[in-house]
Amino acid sequence: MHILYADDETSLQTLMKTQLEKLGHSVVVCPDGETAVAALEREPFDCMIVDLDMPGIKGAEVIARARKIRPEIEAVVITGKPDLKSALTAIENHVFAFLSKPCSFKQIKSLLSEVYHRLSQSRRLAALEHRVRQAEGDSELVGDGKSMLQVRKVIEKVGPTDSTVLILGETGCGKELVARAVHQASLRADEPMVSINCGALPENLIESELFGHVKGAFTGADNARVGLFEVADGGTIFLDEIGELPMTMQAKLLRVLETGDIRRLGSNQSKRVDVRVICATHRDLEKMVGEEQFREDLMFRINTFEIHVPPLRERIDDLMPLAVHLLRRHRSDGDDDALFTSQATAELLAHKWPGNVRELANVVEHAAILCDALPIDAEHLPRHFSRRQLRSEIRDAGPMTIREMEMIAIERAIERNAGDKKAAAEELGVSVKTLYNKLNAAEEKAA
Ligand SMILES: Nc1ncnc2c1ncn2[C@@H]1O[C@H](COP(=O)(O)OP(=O)(O)OP(=O)(O)O)[C@@H](O)[C@H]1O
Repeated sequence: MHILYADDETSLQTLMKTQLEKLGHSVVVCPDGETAVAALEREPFDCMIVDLDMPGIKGAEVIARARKIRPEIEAVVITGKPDLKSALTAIENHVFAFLSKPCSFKQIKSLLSEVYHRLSQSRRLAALEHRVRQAEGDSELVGDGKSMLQVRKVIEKVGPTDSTVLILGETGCGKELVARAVHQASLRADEPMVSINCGALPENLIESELFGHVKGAFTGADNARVGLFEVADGGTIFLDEIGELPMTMQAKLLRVLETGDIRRLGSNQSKRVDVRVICATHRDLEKMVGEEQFREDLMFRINTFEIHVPPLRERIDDLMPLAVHLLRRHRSDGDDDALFTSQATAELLAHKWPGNVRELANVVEHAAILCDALPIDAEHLPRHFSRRQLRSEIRDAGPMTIREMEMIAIERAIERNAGDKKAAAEELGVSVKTLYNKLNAAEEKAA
């Protein structure tokens, strides 16, 4: 590590420098507060060891200034006159440890290895946060059209409360992004927001995913596992596709929401958690309640506030700003107001966007790859992307059976929805089962 050692005792200065260097550290020795502050301004250090009682700027002040100049530095106080006041100042300045002179070199050595451990943990955490940010993409909510302004207003109002929020809207219209905006507008913004797609996990796994399990809770549970409610403690949990949650889990979730207590699978002890819940669905929960597929009491528990995210076709004002924003994920060249030709703009505006912003993101990515020099023109848009193009594709293909036409429409819908068969079925107005039946029949015919 690179260490700053600030102490006015000359004998200690030489001793510490030689001993710390023997351990493989590089050391800058400062005989007073002024030189210590100057060194902090000049170069980055991993750790500082500071004597409190020095001429000129005192040790406590050096640490306080270090917090501003290099907030990431770990500070260790070393003092010949330990007293309550200096101990309290040290705590206020988040000092890593407080040593009283004389202290053994063994003590310093083990303390420095703890500092090193803490530093590598925070670096690992920073790297992980960076990867998460990259995986999640940017979370800027684009769109200043009338309906998005309405959504923003609700976010502003409901964000800072601890109320449960239900976000409703079609697939791909930005529900998760709205959930993030609610979390960001809350007092929990610095705490984690964890997301889970309730439709993506089999029934037997979802309970352990949400609430965790103890070792041996079920076959294969070789280790205990922390559930997402515990991970989100102090923050927010986002339950996406809440309409897909199996009935048995709905009852368990309701109990957690009402009591604030969770119990790991296989444990008989419960634990209190402080988690804000945001849910989202593209399904009509009231209809599901009528069909006894969703618990009415759970619906009333989660819909304290509803945010309706309108489909893209109903906020066409936002389309081009969104297209520009999404293109900027892939391209940094070109001028923001000349990224699309008028022909491409007309094509984009004429489309109905059944896959909403996700579909637009895919179309823009496709165009960004095909287009060598901006602006994007109509020829760079995917061939299948508009129904008009689908019609011309069928017309130009020559004679074909109705079943073949149907297959083209199905394939294009699946492409448009980035492989999401459920969304494709919805867009085509058929059940997922029918869609699979048709795909299987076509496969059998081709075999
Ligand atoms: N208003 C917006 N501003 C910027 N990007 C957006 C906006 N709305 C959606 N997106 C982008 O569109 C994609 C889909 O958004 P998101 O995942 O939030 O939709 P969703 O409604 O949660 O989808 P699903 O119903 O499939 O869970 C993401 O890449 C997201 O970043």
